[in-house]
Amino acid sequence: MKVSKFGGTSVASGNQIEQLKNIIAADAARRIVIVSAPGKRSDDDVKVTDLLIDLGEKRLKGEPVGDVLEQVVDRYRTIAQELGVEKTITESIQDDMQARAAFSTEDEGIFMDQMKAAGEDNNAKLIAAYFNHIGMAASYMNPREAGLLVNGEAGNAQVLDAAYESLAKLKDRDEILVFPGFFGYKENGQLVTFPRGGSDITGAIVAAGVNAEMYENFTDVDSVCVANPKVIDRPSEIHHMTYREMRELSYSGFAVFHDVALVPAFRHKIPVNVKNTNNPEGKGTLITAEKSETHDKYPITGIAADKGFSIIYVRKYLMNREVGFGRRLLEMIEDEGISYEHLPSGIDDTSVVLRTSEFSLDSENRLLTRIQNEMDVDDAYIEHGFTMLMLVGEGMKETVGIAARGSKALAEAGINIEMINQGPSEVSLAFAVKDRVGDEAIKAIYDEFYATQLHD
Ligand SMILES: Nc1ncnc2c1ncn2[C@@H]1O[C@H](COP(=O)(O)OP(=O)(O)O)[C@@H](O)[C@H]1O
Ligand SMILES: N[C@@H](CC(=O)OP(=O)(O)O)C(=O)O
Repeated sequence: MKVSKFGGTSVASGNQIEQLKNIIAADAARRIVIVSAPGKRSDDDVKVTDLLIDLGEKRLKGEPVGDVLEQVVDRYRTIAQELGVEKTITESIQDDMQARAAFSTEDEGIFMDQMKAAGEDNNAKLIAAYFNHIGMAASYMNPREAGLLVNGEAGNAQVLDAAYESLAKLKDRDEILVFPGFFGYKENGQLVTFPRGGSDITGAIVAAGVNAEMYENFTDVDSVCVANPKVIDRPSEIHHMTYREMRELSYSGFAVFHDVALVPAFRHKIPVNVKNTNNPEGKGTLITAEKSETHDKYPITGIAADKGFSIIYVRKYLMNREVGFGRRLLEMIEDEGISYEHLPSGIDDTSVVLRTSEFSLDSENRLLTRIQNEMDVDDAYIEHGFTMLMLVGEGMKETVGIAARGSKALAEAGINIEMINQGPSEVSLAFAVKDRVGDEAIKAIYDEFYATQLHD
């Protein structure tokens, strides 16, 4: 049995949903279809999830919501018309949207989550109705009925182990199940969404639950590429990689697959195949636990980059002799509820790399004051506006000189390296550079490792 997830662009129009149907009909093993909310049909289009967030925020501010609500319903109406199921489904989607928009706002998180989930939920109902309309045996499957149990605060659902046992029962169903991505339910019945891009996570959880032979992730590119195709023109494709590589790369900026989705796939040993909805016969990218010979040929599997980092620098003479200095520094960061990313250190100085979105100006000021007053340092300051470049590859461990080649490439491009950090498992190497040279830095590293070579 295969679980096949289709991303936002793959379900954005009637045409794309017909393509989805052809893919499902082409392989009898494809029995569970996970769908996202309709995404962008062109670069200047708006994702339904973004419309729903806009709608929810307007309601919370007490502004009129009629126009956005109509825009959302209109997206579904257009798709339903293209698929010939308008009469069956549009009215029920309209009723559902009106009920959600009128939902209690007493708890804003709960309100926003049920609003956001409308995108996937209504799309799954629409696609199941279309399958039935053309004579395919299919049912919409609600995540609560399926037992997709989660915990956690609004927008950050975490799957519970009990979910896998319940989801295993979906194996016994004869018809095709159309399952909405992006949300689950707490034991008390409260709906909670996963973080943005979280339909990938639903797909991985369901694939693990039914012990699928493959988790197929259909998107709008042929493969995961060595670098973001929006930055590098026609980058090399990656045809095979390990879970560990994909997790590092997606965590560090490869938007194509959600990093959290790798966890259930990895734990339950479900191979993942990222494929293009508009080129389903292509190889795509296979993600498994095993390394392959490609890793020997190409020490760097991928180059990811993400903006929005800050670095706290702390300097104190004889820091190296002060037992507990690092612990106290990290404790202060923890007290602000901030998680840190990297901790590169020298003898008398240390730095902590954090995501800027994790803290406010207030927490920054409190943190610096505490570091200065309680740790008696010579200097402490924070700088913003860094891009973290992440070179990832299982083959790095066996290859000498990767850091040297990377640094040389950046130096030759006139780019200053603000920080270098190698992960202890030696599958990743991070460089921090200023945001304004982030894209140039990716190009320089890509050219160094890939310009003259093509993945086979
Ligand atoms: N290294 C990469 N390889 C392929 N695509 C990437 C990479 N980095 C970023 N992307 C972007 O990810 C997009 C697909 O992810 P996403 O929009 O979340 O798809 P979906 O809506 O199908 O889930 C691609 O269109 C591409 O622009
Ligand atoms: N629709 C949700 C969840 C999701 O996974 O979407 P997509 O498959 O389009 O990345 C979002 O936009 O975040």
